[in-house]
Amino acid sequence: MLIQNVKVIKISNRTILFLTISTSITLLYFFYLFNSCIINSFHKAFRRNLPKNIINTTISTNSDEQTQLILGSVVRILSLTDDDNRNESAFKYRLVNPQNLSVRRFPDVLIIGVKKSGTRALLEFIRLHPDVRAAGNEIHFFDRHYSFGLNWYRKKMPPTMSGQLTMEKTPSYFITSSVPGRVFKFNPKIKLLLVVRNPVTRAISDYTQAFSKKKDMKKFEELVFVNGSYEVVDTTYGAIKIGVYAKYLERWLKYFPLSQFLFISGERLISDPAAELYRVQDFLNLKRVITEKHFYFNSTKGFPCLLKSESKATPHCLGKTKGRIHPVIDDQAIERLNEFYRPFNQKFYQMTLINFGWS
Ligand SMILES: Nc1ncnc2c1ncn2[C@@H]1O[C@H](COP(=O)(O)OS(=O)(=O)O)[C@@H](OP(=O)(O)O)[C@H]1O
Repeated sequence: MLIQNVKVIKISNRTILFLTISTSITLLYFFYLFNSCIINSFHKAFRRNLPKNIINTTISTNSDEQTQLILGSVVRILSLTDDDNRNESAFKYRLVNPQNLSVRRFPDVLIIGVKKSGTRALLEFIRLHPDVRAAGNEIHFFDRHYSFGLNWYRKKMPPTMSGQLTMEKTPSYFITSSVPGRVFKFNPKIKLLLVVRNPVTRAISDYTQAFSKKKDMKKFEELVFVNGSYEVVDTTYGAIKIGVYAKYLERWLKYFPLSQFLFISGERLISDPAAELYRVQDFLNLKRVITEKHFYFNSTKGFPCLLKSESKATPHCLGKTKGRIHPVIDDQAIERLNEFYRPFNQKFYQMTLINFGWS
């Protein structure tokens, strides 16, 4: 009887031990679940209370650009060059305060012209720089949409971080008489980029563009000269007028000193884009990030093209509307136009202190 009792007691001890262990495990498990729920909800509440753009920037990642939130600071990692260049200066790490998050700012730099001289190429090339952001389209604020007001203008700009330059290009600014004064009123310290090209080639390019839209146009020679002979140049024809660069520059120089301009050779932008881009980067006090490595010559297109850009990671050229095939123009007509522009070109060289080498 006694032995039986002892057995009973032994059995119940084991049971108690088993029960204690399993209860402890269950309790530990629930304690863990409870804690992770609390941590999770804190985390969610914290994220919900952050401004939207912080959350966006934390998730915006692609191969060339990553933005992460680290200890309350936004870290933006930018890269633009080839893999072998990643450890060099072009690969940027930037710590930014929350106040410096992307906002739309007014432009610090304008590409004011000249139409058909390579303004698109310049914009696409300079915006390879991580410290430059540009509006993609021509904004036409200072000529066509001035009455829309500055708020409208600012909203057309891309978001930038503090320290990045904002830029836009509208080639008609250069020739519109009201624009220099308006730009001066807007920002007397603004930097102005002007791409210029031999005015004869520029006129042919202008004509080619118009012809591509209206096939029944007269021949170039018929539009450029009065009475069908190559004697009198029709200076009322828009494509001819624009090439008298000195006249338009005079207007701008009434407001801005020469030091606020950079004159870029349209010819050199084609033959040696990196060299022109070094000049542009120096003028804008930017680190020389855009180099020969960004370009390759596309022999089919006959122009320099980009190995990669902000929008495309594969090699590509400017669009079909850039680098059109020009019609063949009579040599004598070309010679007469060169003669017509010569004094204006000389004056332009004197004003800019640069000899562009046009004939
Ligand atoms: N890399 C590259 N690729 C293609 N085209 C190039 C390039 N660099 C300069 N150009 C020259 O740019 C000319 C067009 O000038 P714009 O961009 O100023 O034209 S526009 O005023 O914006 O319409 C364009 O004129 P056309 O050749 O008559 O089409 C080109 O000669």
